[in-house]
Amino acid sequence: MATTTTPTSRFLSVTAAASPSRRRLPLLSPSLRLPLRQFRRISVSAHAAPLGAKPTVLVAEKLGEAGLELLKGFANVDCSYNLTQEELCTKISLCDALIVRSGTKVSREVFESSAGRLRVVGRAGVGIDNVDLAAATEHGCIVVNAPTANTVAAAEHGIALLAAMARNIAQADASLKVGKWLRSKYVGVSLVGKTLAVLGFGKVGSEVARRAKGLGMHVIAHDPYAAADRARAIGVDLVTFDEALSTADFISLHMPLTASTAKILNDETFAKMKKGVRIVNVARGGVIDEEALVRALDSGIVAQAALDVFTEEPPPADSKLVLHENVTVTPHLGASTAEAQEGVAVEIAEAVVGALKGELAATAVNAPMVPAEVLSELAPFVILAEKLGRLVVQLVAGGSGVKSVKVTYASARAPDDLDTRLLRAMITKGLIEPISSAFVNLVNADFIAKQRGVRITEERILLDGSPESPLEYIQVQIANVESKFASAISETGEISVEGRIKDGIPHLTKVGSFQVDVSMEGSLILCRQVDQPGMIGTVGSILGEQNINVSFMSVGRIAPRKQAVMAIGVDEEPCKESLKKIGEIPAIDEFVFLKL
Ligand SMILES: NC(=O)c1ccc[n+]([C@@H]2O[C@H](COP(=O)([O-])OP(=O)(O)OC[C@H]3O[C@@H](n4cnc5c(N)ncnc54)[C@H](O)[C@@H]3O)[C@@H](O)[C@H]2O)c1
Ligand SMILES: O=C(O)[C@H](O)COP(=O)(O)O
Repeated sequence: MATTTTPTSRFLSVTAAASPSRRRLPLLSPSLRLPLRQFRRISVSAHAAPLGAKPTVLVAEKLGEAGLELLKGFANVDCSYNLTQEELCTKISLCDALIVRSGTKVSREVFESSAGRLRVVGRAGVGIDNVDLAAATEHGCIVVNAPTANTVAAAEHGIALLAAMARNIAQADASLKVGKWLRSKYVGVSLVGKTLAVLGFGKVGSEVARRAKGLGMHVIAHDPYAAADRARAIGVDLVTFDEALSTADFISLHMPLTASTAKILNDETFAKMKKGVRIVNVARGGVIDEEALVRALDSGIVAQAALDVFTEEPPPADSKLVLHENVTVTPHLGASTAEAQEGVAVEIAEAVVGALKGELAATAVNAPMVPAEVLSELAPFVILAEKLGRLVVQLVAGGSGVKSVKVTYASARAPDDLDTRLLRAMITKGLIEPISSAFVNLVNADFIAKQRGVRITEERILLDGSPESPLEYIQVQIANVESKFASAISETGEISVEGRIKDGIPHLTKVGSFQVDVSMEGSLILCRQVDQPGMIGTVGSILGEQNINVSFMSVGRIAPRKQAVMAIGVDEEPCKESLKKIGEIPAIDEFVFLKL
């Protein structure tokens, strides 16, 4: 048996948006969602929907009919467009989900105003830069997007702008419509044989690259996280940022707007470009320093630009950039095809409905994406994890304060083969919910643990044998606390509980140093006693007097006639009097009642 210890700072960020690691995870289709009802919110909202009532979904921007129909089959749908921030904040407290496109700022204020009711934000599109992800995560609100349905539309728009810019289509069209016939003014440039640098080789970027290859362009790409073989497969060379800038005749932007891509094209980077370069932007306006672009256009470094997106949308009427004669503009139309909008609407409606049902959406951007097969395998352990967390925290003596929790996973699987994020989140939920008004889910578990100063470390025990089951047992220990049930303290001084899955059901198999075996259902009475005949009967008859159904009993003893721990499963909570009577049985040294 070998022991591997993971690093102690396990407060992994669950904010996966736009991070390289998120990209490397397999893209899951919307159908790959599994029920994880354990994550269903225990609402603390002042405005919670009445139990059993349909949830309310606020659709704040126009959404395709097919998506609306899908939503209406499950929820009350309120389509209210063009809300001011104030109106949105007022409405949101009565909504369980919100669906937006890029035109609505889902700010911290929106989450705060929801008073805990908002459970899901659906972004009907890709870019989530208009949603305050940190605030969503802190409020345990899952953010889902529709990452695939508008890819082709955006790529086609990029290519349309590229060609329109190169051949002055927009300018020539406008001049002809005012009666001019300017054939020599609008001589364009050819695309064939020119070098196009695609910055951001993700979904849209690679589709643009594929299409540009078809136009006879030489395509290079820069993307710090893209795989070279994926680029090579479509005949694209991955190059450094500086190489892309200095060799390109055309540059097309396709990265998300993040802190590191904001104003990535600026005075300094324009200065590195070939004189006469042409720029297309269908990503986000904020990736370009727009004032610097105007300067680069005026100086001739940039011959032309074609822009679908702007730092401020809509841009000011007197925007020098928009009015520049060498600039072609569209009002954020990249995703606006009939086909893409229907696809996006369905994609987001499915994700939002799934998330409202408590399922884990494959397109969640602020929760770990866990492949479906992993989810289904871990399902019983997810329940076990929460119950162990819930049980162990009830063993802590009042006033002790839980600061340091160690979770040990014993498995024959190699550490890389066991994704413990779900389990850690559920243990956190079990630990924190009984002692606070917070609700914890996969989205906010790490945040809440950190906020409450609970440090959760994880350790792996690598077992020999066949790794058919993902886990053999889970042990949860709380250090530096006193216990209201002293027998729960292990030889090493922590409160310790251990559980396994037997026939698909979570079982408590160890408390402190005592082996027990009770299924973790209903509630539990733990008694430490002197091992002697008649104890089970004595306790059973006290409970029987109060008509409490005993579901199981198990005795774990150190040695015959020595100390033993008896675990009694009960379907109902015994009254104080019955518990007192149990405590008064002479052979019982201590006992505790625990709700699972
Ligand atoms: N105009 C529109 O209507 C429209 C439509 C769809 C998408 N978009 C925007 O297009 C962009 C790309 O969308 P996508 O679906 O292809 O996303 P994606 O996540 O598939 O691809 C983004 C790529 O950018 C890369 N990247 C991140 N930082 C980078 C950096 N510093 N330099 C170079 N590359 C970097 C990532 O590794 C990733 O491969 C997003 O900003 C999205 O919001 C706009
Ligand atoms: O990020 C996106 O998906 C696009 O920018 C589309 O935005 P829209 O939904 O506002 O058209």
